[in-house]
Amino acid sequence: MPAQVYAYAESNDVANSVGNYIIKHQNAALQSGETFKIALSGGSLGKVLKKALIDNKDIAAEVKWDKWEVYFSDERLVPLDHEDSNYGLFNSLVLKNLPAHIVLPKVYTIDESLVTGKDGQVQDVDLEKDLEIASKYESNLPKGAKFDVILLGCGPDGHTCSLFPGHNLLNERSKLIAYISDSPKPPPRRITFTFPVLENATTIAFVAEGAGKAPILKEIFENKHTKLPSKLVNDLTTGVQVSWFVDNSAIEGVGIVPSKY
Ligand SMILES: O=C1O[C@H](COP(=O)(O)O)[C@@H](O)[C@H](O)[C@H]1O
Repeated sequence: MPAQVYAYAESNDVANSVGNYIIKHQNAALQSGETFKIALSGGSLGKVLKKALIDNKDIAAEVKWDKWEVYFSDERLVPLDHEDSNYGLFNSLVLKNLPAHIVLPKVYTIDESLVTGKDGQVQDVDLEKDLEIASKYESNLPKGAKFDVILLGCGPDGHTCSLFPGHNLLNERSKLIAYISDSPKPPPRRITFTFPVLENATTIAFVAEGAGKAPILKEIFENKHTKLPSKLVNDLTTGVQVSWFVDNSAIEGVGIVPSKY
């Protein structure tokens, strides 16, 4: 199933389109099951989620938060209120902005009590604990590690989740959640979904905005031999439907024909 690319001139339109995509898949999931299982990423996605799920009142009214189970496709090994925490980002931009009457979703975070060291740095930390954090997070994954939606970012180096170009975690097949202590992007200590989880999702959507993303999107969409992590996800052949939500500047000069969602 080839990936679909949806492109817009304005950042708000990208966010609204992501919001409509989420609602469509939420409703589909709730027709056949009790909960909507979504995995989020960090970085620039946080602001997109705020625009889509909080600021757009039409979309906000359709979110069935009490039925959501929220996970993170990757997480930095820092306290949950640390500025580098992907949960912390979602909490401050989205959860804290929900009206008081809303029943909050079930959010699966790392076990903060196991986090050692300061700021996710590698010095003087207990890497055994990082393994424990990853294993514990894995034990909380939904049955069959099956997600309705996984929302991903694509770093300027082509990384996604905390799966970095050339890293041996790209070949991890036995663990569903792995820890990494040498992330080239700070902080170095993180946990991440591995490919078996991504391959098993119903749908995956990348969100990428800004001219800074154009060179890597060119590589992903024009170089069929590249082994960049985002390209490997883009090309999954396991039946997962992959979409991209981008602004026009992110695909400037990239040889693709985008659609409107
Ligand atoms: O480090 C990370 O980076 C990626 C990409 O972030 P972006 O700001 O370039 O969109 C993000 O998806 C991931 O969750 C995060 O930990």
